[in-house]
Amino acid sequence: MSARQRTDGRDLEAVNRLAELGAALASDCLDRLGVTDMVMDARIRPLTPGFRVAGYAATVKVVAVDAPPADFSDAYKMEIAAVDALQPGDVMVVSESDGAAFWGELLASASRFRGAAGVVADSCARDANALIDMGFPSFVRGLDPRDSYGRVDVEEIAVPVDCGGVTVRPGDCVVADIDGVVVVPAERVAEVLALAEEKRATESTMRGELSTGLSMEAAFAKFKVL
Ligand SMILES: O=C([O-])CC(=O)C(=O)O
Ligand SMILES: [Mg+2]
Repeated sequence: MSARQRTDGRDLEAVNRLAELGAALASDCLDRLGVTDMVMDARIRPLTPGFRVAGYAATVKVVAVDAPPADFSDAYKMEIAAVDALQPGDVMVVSESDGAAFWGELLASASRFRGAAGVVADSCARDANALIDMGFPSFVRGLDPRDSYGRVDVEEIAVPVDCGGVTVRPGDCVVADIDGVVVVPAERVAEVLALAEEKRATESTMRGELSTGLSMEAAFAKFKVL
């Protein structure tokens, strides 16, 4: 991560802890808080199984277009602005689009330099091998070799967006790994962290006892988690 600081003072430690916990624990703890509608549709997948990320949502609303901008100096204008606005610990969250790649390795290179942690897009990527080789956690709905130019454009940034069936607000926390993508509402992050770290410790003790022969029935009765 670059040495730049966030301008909004948001806590990078919180998202680093969420990244360690992962999507399943985050989802379980939202369930316990009665928040059951913050897991994205399973169509959004990591480009490689080892990708995992957590960060503050930097939201991007995209729209289908049927022609490039009239003036080439406007090409990719908002997409470029969205990348250049990224801050350390951000995860770009992109709304739904089809028929072109919204994401690629040049955008990821610029995003990484700015300290962004990854991207979650209900849109396609291209340059998949390069994105995997550079290890930039990219969670997308598919791959498509077509350029976004003249097909998909950024309409607005830093507004609530629908991504994978979840409404994501700027600054909500996104936790993504091979199990899926979970959005932790900004105001629930502290509670989710406390619950999830407690559950992780319980699971760890339970795992040890299961691996030395405690039955599942006895383990569930004792630890009351699954
Ligand atoms: O052209 C695009 O929109 C994405 C792309 O290939 C890149 O970032 O390398
Ligand atoms: Mg490219």
